[in-house]
Amino acid sequence: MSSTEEKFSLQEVLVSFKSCLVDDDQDVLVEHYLSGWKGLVRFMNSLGTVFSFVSKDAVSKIQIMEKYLAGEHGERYRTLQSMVEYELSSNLVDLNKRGSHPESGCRTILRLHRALRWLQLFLEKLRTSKEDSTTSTLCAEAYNDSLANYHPWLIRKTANVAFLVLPTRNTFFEVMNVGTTEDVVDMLGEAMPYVCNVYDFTQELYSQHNLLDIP
Ligand SMILES: CCCCCCCC/C=C\CCCCCCCC(=O)N[C@@H](COP(=O)(O)O)[C@H](O)/C=C/CCCCCCCCCCCCC
Repeated sequence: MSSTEEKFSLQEVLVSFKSCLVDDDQDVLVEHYLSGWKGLVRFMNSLGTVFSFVSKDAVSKIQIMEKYLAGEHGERYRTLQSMVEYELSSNLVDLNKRGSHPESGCRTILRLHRALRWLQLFLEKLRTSKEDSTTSTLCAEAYNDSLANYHPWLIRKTANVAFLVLPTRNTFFEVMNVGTTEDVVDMLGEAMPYVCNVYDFTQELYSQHNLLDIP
């Protein structure tokens, strides 16, 4: 079983996003950030092949970053701050149009960062939802208010069709392997501040360096 095919555990995802914040929430460890994403991909894979176009893209972005981490300059990719400083000072980012660095670390993390905003909105909606809420509606609302703004029409359309086959809220909660609905809601409440802190830190870092629109 590969690392993205193991059973999903919401607890593990929570631990990854919690442990990726370092230096009083002033930096993010790339390895733990990617572990959080790998956990989410496992969850997505458990939902069936209809979401494979989404998980394939997430996996390819995780793999790009893992290559950097394992490469010659791996130490420079240890945290988001050091990655940004290294890539910018070495002119390794295509800032205005795609050129000789189409898969920079800064660009790749930006794509995941935008998806993290979707996750933040979706988890909060799930946490505060009523028993009869439909996950497809919650998911579509979160997507249309965030990630969809960066996607072309065809992807938006495909994503919104895929959301229609999402399982019910109860099934969703069962797959999280946490316990009762109350346990899931509690754990989501505990997880949200960490996901928010990771998102806010990255947003601020990218904003300071004008990296929020990398093509
Ligand atoms: C407690 C857990 C509950 C929720 C678990 C959710 C699990 C989600 C796992 C992964 C999320 C998806 C990550 C998607 C990354 C997308 C990055 C992106 O925007 N890529 C596009 C741009 O990349 P470049 O071309 O510029 O390199 C790329 O074009 C996108 C392709 C795929 C389509 C993405 C659709 C996104 C829909 C997100 C909702 C997923 C629904 C899952 C429902 C649980």
